[in-house]
Amino acid sequence: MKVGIVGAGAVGATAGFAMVMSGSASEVVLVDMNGKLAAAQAQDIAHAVPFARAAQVRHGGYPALAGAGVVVLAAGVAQRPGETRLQLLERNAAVFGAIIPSVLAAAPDAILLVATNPLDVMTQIATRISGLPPSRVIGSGTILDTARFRALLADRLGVTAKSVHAHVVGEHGDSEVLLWSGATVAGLPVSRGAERLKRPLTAEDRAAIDEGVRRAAYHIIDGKGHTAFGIAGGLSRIVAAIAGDERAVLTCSILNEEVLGVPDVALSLPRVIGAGGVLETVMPDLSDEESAALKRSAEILKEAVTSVEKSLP
Ligand SMILES: NC(=O)C1=CN([C@@H]2O[C@H](COP(=O)(O)OP(=O)(O)OC[C@H]3O[C@@H](n4cnc5c(N)ncnc54)[C@H](O)[C@@H]3O)[C@@H](O)[C@H]2O)C=CC1
Ligand SMILES: CC(=O)C(=O)O
Repeated sequence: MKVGIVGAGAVGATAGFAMVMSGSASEVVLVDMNGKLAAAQAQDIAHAVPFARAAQVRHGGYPALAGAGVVVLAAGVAQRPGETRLQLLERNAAVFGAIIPSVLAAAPDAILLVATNPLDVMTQIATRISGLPPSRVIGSGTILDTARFRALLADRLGVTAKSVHAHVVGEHGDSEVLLWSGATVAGLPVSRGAERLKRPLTAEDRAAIDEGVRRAAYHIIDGKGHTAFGIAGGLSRIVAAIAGDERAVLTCSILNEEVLGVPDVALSLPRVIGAGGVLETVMPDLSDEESAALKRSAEILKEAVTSVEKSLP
């Protein structure tokens, strides 16, 4: 499948690299307002192709996106150390107002895959600007937070992350909700599995994992200025699910008609992803505490989107 990527910075270029190395895309086109950067990133990624599956990698203007099955939106500004994702909102909403009409003019049948922060609000804005059905405007959402949750739990339990099933839902950001109540390992609820593995989970372990997931981006940005590898893996995974019509269950963000009484809000829940984009949403069972936290997350996002809606085209 041909994949366009608008925004050839750290996230966009690393996502292109991940797609080439994993074989999830057969053609990658990078577009950026900084044409010299897009050209250099495309050239650099192309030099990895001999070590991977056959793929075309190039850069271009918006017309070069024609025929793309997915266009990743990774353009905009990123957080500076200490800044929250929601603080980027107005600047990145203006960027989406400029780029989405050009993307759709070139690739009207593409699924839009949003990476730009604040992720959920940008997904909602992209849905509104594009006029596409929510199933075709997918935010990477908490696919990254879910991966971080699984990785940290797996490390604590002494098993591989692929053997841990656990989800993060809600905002891709500070109010996200780690679903401890549904987490499993070896088919057992995680607490019981941890005991059988002789690595019982204490309240301190849970708190450290929660902080490790929720604050991961802040710690990484503090150390290296940006995050890119984790999200690139997540974007490549979503592209593979679409390209292969996999019906994979991934935690992604789309505009929901209603979440726990909050209307018209984009946030992440487990979604079935295939060729048409989001095919189904699977509402998880939630403890009372998780349900209250998810409602709060929805309210925070609704407030943020309402604050910027007036300035949208
Ligand atoms: N969804 C997620 O889990 C993650 C999201 N992000 C977000 O991804 C976005 C990109 O981050 P980075 O790649 O680190 O930033 P970056 O600054 O390295 O790259 C952004 C690129 O967008 C381009 N750009 C800006 N305005 C444009 C326009 N109007 N048209 C075309 N290109 C334009 C810039 O020239 C730049 O090359 C940020 O909003 C960041 O917060 C970052 C990490 C994880
Ligand atoms: C920057 C960001 O959104 C992340 O790494 O989670």
